[in-house]
Amino acid sequence: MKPQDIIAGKTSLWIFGYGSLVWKPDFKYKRSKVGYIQGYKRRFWHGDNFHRGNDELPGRVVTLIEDDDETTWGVAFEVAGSQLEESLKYLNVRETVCGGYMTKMVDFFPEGEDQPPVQALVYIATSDNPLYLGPATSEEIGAQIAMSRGKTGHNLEYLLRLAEFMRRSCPHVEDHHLFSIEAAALTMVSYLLAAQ
Ligand SMILES: N[C@@H](CCC(=O)N[C@@H](CS)C(=O)NCC(=O)O)C(=O)O
Repeated sequence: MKPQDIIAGKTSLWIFGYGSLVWKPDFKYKRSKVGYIQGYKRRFWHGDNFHRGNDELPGRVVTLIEDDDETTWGVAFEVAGSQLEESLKYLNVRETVCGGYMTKMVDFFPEGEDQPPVQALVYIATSDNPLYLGPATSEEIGAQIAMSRGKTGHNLEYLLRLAEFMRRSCPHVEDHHLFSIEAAALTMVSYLLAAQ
C-alpha cells in the first residue's frame, strides 16, 4: 500500500513497531502505548544491506512470522493530522525502500487495557523478499550480528537496544529467540576482543 492509500480518509493512525521502531521511531506522533499483536512471532530472519549491513555482509533485523499460537510485544504510535502524511512518507523510505518491508493492518492490544483492540499498521518483510535470510541457529545469527555494520550503525546496537526495550517495558515477556541471540552475540564479541 502506498502512503496516500493508507491514510485515505483517516485523521489518525496507529503504527505498531517491534524492531528498531520501538527504540527509534524518528517520526512525530501524538502518543504511544506498549502492547502486543496476536498471531505473529518476531524473528531475526530478515537481512539488511543498508542500515545495519552491506551487500557483502548483510546484517540481521527482525520481521514477523505468522504463527497462531504466538504474540509479539512492541509499541504502537498514534500519528494524527499533519503528522500522518509526513510520518508515512518517512517510514516508506526507511522501511519499504531501504528495508524491503511491506505494510499490513493488524489488531493491536494495548497493555493493561480491557478494551477492544485497535487497528494498527505494521511493516513486515515476507519470505519472498530478496533480503529475507530465514531461520538459523542463535549462534549463527548472533555471530552475524556481532560482525555486521551498515550506514545507520552496528547491527549489535540494533539487537541490544531491542533487548533493552523488552527488559524495561515488557519484563513479563520471556522472548527466548531474542535473548538467546543476544547472549550468542555478546559471546562472539568477547571472542573477537580476546583475539585482538
Ligand atoms: N518493522 C519493524 C522493524 C523495523 C526495522 O528494524 N527496520 C529497519 C530497516 S531494515 C530500520 O528501520 N532500521 C533502522 C536502524 O537500524 O536504526 C519494526 O516495526 O520495528
